[in-house]
Amino acid sequence: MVHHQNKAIREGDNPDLTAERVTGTFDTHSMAAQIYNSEAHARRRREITEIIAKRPELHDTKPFPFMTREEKILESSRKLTLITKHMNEIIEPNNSNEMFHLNNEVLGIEGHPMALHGIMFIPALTAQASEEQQKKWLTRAINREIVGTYAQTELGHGTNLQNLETTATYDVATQEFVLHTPTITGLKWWPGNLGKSSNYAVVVALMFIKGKNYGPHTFMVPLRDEKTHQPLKGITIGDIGPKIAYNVTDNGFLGFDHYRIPRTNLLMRHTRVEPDGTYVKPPHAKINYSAMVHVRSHMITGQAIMLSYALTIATRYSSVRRQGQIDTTQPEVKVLEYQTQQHRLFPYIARAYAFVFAGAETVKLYERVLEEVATGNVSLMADLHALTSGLKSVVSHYTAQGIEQARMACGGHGYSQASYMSEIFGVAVGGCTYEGENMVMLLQLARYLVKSASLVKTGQSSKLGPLVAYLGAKSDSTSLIDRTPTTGFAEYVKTFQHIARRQTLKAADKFFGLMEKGEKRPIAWNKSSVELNRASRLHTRLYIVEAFVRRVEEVADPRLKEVLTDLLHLHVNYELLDMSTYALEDGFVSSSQLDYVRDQLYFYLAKIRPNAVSLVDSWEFSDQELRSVLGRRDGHVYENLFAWAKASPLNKTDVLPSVDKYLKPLMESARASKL
Ligand SMILES: CC/C=C\C/C=C\C/C=C\C/C=C\CCCCC(=O)SCCNC(=O)CCNC(=O)[C@H](O)C(C)(C)COP(=O)(O)OP(=O)(O)OC[C@H]1O[C@@H](n2cnc3c(N)ncnc32)[C@H](O)[C@@H]1OP(=O)(O)O
Ligand SMILES: Cc1cc2nc3c(=O)[nH]c(=O)nc-3n(C[C@H](O)[C@H](O)[C@H](O)COP(=O)(O)OP(=O)(O)OC[C@H]3O[C@@H](n4cnc5c(N)ncnc54)[C@H](O)[C@@H]3O)c2cc1C
Repeated sequence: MVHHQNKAIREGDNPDLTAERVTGTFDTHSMAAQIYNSEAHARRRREITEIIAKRPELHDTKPFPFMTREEKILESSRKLTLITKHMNEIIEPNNSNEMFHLNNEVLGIEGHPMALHGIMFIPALTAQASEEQQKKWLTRAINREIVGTYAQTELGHGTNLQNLETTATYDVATQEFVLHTPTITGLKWWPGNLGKSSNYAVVVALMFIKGKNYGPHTFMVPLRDEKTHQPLKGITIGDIGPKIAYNVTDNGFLGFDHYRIPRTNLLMRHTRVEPDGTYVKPPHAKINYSAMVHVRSHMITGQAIMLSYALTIATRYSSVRRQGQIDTTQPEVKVLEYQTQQHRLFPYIARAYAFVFAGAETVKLYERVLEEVATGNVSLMADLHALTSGLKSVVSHYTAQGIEQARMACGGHGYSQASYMSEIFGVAVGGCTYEGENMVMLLQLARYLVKSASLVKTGQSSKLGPLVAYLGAKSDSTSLIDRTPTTGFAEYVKTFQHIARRQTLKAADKFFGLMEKGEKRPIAWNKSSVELNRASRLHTRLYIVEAFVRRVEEVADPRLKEVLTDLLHLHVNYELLDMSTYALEDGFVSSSQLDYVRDQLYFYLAKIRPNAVSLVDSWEFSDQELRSVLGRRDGHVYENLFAWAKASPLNKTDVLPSVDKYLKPLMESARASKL
């Protein structure tokens, strides 16, 4: 048996796809170790996939698109129960990476009844509950004796937490907090799994003590009777209805009618209210926002994975889809031969790699900050907040764009739910909104950038943190791209730094200038906000490039290094062209240099072409995880599309009741009236 570098090759596969895999120049298992940050983790992913493949009870009973929402929820609850029961046979206990993979394989991306339980409820209790509170609730939550969610957003307010309407008013006499929803707009609205599944929630409410508003605080709140699952007295609760996607998750509404909880249900790791109502403030005003930072930190990788789902589907399909000729004397070509198709897909393949590398760095920083905050050191919270705010916005934006490009790259079949593209898009694009609407989060990063710009302007560049140190550096007079013999990326990085620095300082100038002219700070901020957000995007895109460079520098295996270097070349040239307005406007990059950048882009599209399928195969998504007929590993697309169509519920009978009831009588009466 021949050992190929691409480990996805199997006998009997579509030969067009096998031919692509044979040309791969690197070992896909080794690349998976880069993507998943260690050989051990990549291997465990494969082992988990194999265990699941052998357990049919963990497979979908029919394709998700053929199920109603109720059926999907039932099916995902069935599988959730099974994986809870057999968890220790499949994954290492408490390994969140393995749990993430297990969920993606078995339950899929549309959510499940305990999605928010793992993503926010447990992280909120871990970071914000005191040790005593953790003994009471966290162990039960981890054991899944109780199911919880994170209820913050309201019908009338999501972004602006200071103006939430839900109040928690301290009653000194009974040592209780009284939770109340004063209006319809104060109903909690959106929290995942709040509607039907959860019996507890970490609720965010404005805390009032003796008439004083202490702002948003987090409370552990029982919602439903633990035995009957009926809503408790004083609680109004339900599902908010179908959404663009993510419909297995019961996003819900929640109202409180003077609902009492003990004082000790305020999460008290960092903040306390004494029995007499004395407030003990936390070491950082935003420490209670930790569950949001948790998701923002992890969702970068989650988004990269969803982008890669779509790219795997589109790249594999483009290798088996033949349409048209390039040389009219030759047979029809694989659509992947078209430069336009390559240009549509390959830069996003590069972005997906860039995002997953940036995501790994973000999680590392998050874990460090989590440890430090637990010991009272809050010094890195602002940096982490700025970084994750920018990354969640930029990455979710390009992920949604990339998935849509991948869908269109599949032509008509991309529009069929057999591709699964619409669900992948729908779930991923939610990331532009949840955990802070993208524009709003870019503006959070902009606050940090403006402060940094003001240090530069006042000669205090030495005080700049490592993420923004480049703002204090001097630019060369022009970019040296194409003017130096070096094949490295230093000139590109310097060019991205120049662009981000110039835009940041310019936007900050605009803001400070407006204030100097007498505008009040918030008005000046609003009038500068488009320019400020441009700076945030450029700063974040620079960070992503740098994270990519750092990773490529670390890689030892020469075959991996070569292909990752090719991808990085593609990435920097594509990014620079995409932001060429900024590069050209002060003459830092000339139009002839941009021509060079364009040539480089086309060169690397062609160079990557033989590795394209191997680059997407390296993510090692199983067919069960991808849930896409077009993206099948074996490339047998057409016969399976036909089988899929035949399985459509509409094909159960030859004549639909709607035809019997309406169309037949309509046609009959039309015929009769002609007589
Ligand atoms: C292992 C697997 C894990 C994850 C799975 C991966 C992928 C996920 C997959 C699927 C996800 C499924 C479901 C998604 C669930 C989504 C859940 C939610 O959406 S929960 C609700 C989220 N809501 C928001 O994000 C609201 C956005 N708004 C805010 O965050 C805040 O309102 C604000 C905009 C930050 C403003 O806050 P506030 O009004 O309090 O701020 P001020 O103006 O008073 O002060 C600003 C000041 O504070 C600093 N700051 C703000 N936040 C933080 C922070 N977190 N840390 C540190 N500092 C913070 C800010 O920088 C300003 O500082 P200044 O400039 O003044 O120095
Ligand atoms: C799939 C999904 C899952 C969710 N899960 C949860 C959950 O589990 N728990 C939970 O509590 N919430 C959840 N949410 C809610 C989510 O966090 C909020 O919808 C999100 O934070 C945006 O807030 P908003 O809806 O109030 O948008 P808005 O703030 O009303 O945004 C509307 C528009 O106004 C703009 N805007 C608002 N404020 C400003 C500003 N200061 N400056 C400039 N522009 C501004 C925005 O950019 C946007 O264009 C979920 C939402 C979705 C879609």
